[in-house]
Amino acid sequence: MDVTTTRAAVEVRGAALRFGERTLWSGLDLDVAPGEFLAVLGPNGSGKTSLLRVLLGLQELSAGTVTVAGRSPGRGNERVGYVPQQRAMDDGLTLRGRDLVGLGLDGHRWGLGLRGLRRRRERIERAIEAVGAQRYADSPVGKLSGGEQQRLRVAQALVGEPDVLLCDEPLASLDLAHQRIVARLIDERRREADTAVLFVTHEINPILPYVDRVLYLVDGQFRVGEPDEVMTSRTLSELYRSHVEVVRVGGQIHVAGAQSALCEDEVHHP
Ligand SMILES: Nc1ncnc2c1ncn2[C@@H]1O[C@H](COP(=O)(O)OP(=O)(O)OP(=O)(O)O)[C@@H](O)[C@H]1O
Repeated sequence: MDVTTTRAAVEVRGAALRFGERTLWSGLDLDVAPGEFLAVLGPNGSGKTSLLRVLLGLQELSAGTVTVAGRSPGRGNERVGYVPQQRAMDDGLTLRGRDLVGLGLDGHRWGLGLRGLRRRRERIERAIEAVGAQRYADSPVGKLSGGEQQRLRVAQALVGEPDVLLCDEPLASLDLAHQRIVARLIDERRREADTAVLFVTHEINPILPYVDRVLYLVDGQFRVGEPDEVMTSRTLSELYRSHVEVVRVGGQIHVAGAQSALCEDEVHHP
C-alpha cells in the first residue's frame, strides 16, 4: 500500500497546552485520517479553539508534537484551509466576493503570466460554483447576508484544495437552512478530495450525519471515539464528573445536565 495515502492528515503526539497553572489538556494523542470528519466538542473554555490555533501554528504546545498535512504547523502551509466563525463583515467593505475567495490562493504559485492569471481565475470560479455563490460573487461582501458571507469563507478555505480543513464553529449564527448547506459543502469536499476535517462546535446535531469521530474535551479530560461511544450518559458523566443524561430523539443527540455540572465546578473552583 502507498505510504503517502495512509499517512494521517493530522498527527498529535503527547500534546499538552497549559496557561500558567491551568492545563487545558495533556497527554493528547490523535490521528486524523485523510477524508475523516472529526467533531471537536466541549464546554466554553475547554480548549477547542486553542487546539485549532496549535494546528494553525498560532499557538505553541507546552509539550508534545503535532504534524498537519505532513508538516509542522504554520509556515505558510497551503495544504491547510481554515473556516472561522461567522461574524458580520463591516458593511462598508467593498471587497468583492470573488476577491475574498482569491485571498485563499497563494499568489506566488500562479506566477504573473496570463496563463497563471487564467488558471487562478478558473480555480476561483470553481470554488464559487462549489458553494453556489455565483449570484453574489461580484457584490461587495459587506452588503451580503451572514449566510452568503459564510459560503464565501468556505470557498476561500477550499480554493487552495487543502488536505486538512480546520473549522471553528463555522455554523454559529447561521439559520438552520444555511447551517445545513454549509455543513453539507464541507462534507462533500472531504468525500470528493479526501480532505480531513476538524470541526469545532458546540452543537453536534447539524453535523451528526457526517461525523466519523468525536474529540470531547472537558476541564482537562478528553475522550476520542465514534459518536455512539463518546456521546453516552456514562462517558459524558465520567468526563463532567457529574450526572449527565444523553438522550437520542429522532436522530438527534440531546445532552442534559452538562452545563449545570460545570456551573457547580465553577463555584468550587472560582
Ligand atoms: N494565550 C492565552 N493566554 C492565557 N489563556 C489563554 C490563552 N488562550 C486561551 N486562553 C484560555 O484558555 C481557555 C480555553 O480557550 P479556548 O478559546 O481554546 O476555549 P474553547 O473551548 O474554544 O471555548 P469557547 O467554546 O468558549 O470558544 C480559556 O479560558 C482562555 O481564556
